Amino acid sequence: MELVLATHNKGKVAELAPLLAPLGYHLRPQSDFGVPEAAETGLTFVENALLKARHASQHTGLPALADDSGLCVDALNGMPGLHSARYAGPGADSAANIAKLLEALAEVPVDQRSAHFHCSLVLLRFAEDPAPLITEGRWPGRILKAAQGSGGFGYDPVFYVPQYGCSAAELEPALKNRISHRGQAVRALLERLRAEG
Ligand SMILES: O=c1nc[nH]c2c1ncn2[C@H]1C[C@H](O)[C@@H](COP(=O)(O)OP(=O)(O)OP(=O)(O)O)O1
Ligand SMILES: [Mg+2]
Repeated sequence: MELVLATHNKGKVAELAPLLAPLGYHLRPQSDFGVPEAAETGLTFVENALLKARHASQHTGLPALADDSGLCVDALNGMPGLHSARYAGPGADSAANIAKLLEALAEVPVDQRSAHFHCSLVLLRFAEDPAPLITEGRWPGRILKAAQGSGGFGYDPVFYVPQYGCSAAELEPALKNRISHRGQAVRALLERLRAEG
């Protein structure tokens, strides 16, 4: 059985593939089907995940899984949050988003740089599934004063992980998946699927 990963983000695909392996689906990124990017017009992570999953499922006629996620910084009242991917403007890359974040926090001391990643996952088990499975994950940390590390994607180089004393970009991929917002949300999804048979 095929499952479309309703994302254009290769970093997410790399993380989701091992996390979803227990499901036994043949995972197909939406680019395999030429699915165009969905408009993320929702006001919440879960709305955007629903929009992306539905868009990919309608386009392919297959089951689809979407991840909408972002970095919420307490000193910025939760920004960039829902707008994380386009914080520095439409089509901004991670370097530009990180530069804007570090600038916005330039005067904020270390003890006030707390933040968390949020992930909402939506699984449509078949096209037109009227009862999508929805799970969430949350990963607390704080924002560094400068980027460090080269792994992961997005804001990982500036996201400090206190338990490991390094940035998320310095974690082995398997370790990041064990503790991250995305790992938590996928494990919750697997539990729901097991519970529902
Ligand atoms: O583990 C993570 N490590 C670092 N950064 C992360 C992570 N998880 C989400 N993020 C950031 C990347 C992007 O700035 C935003 C997600 O935006 P979001 O719209 O969900 O994803 P996206 O536009 O990159 O791909 P797509 O919408 O096709 O799934 O949060
Ligand atoms: Mg997006």
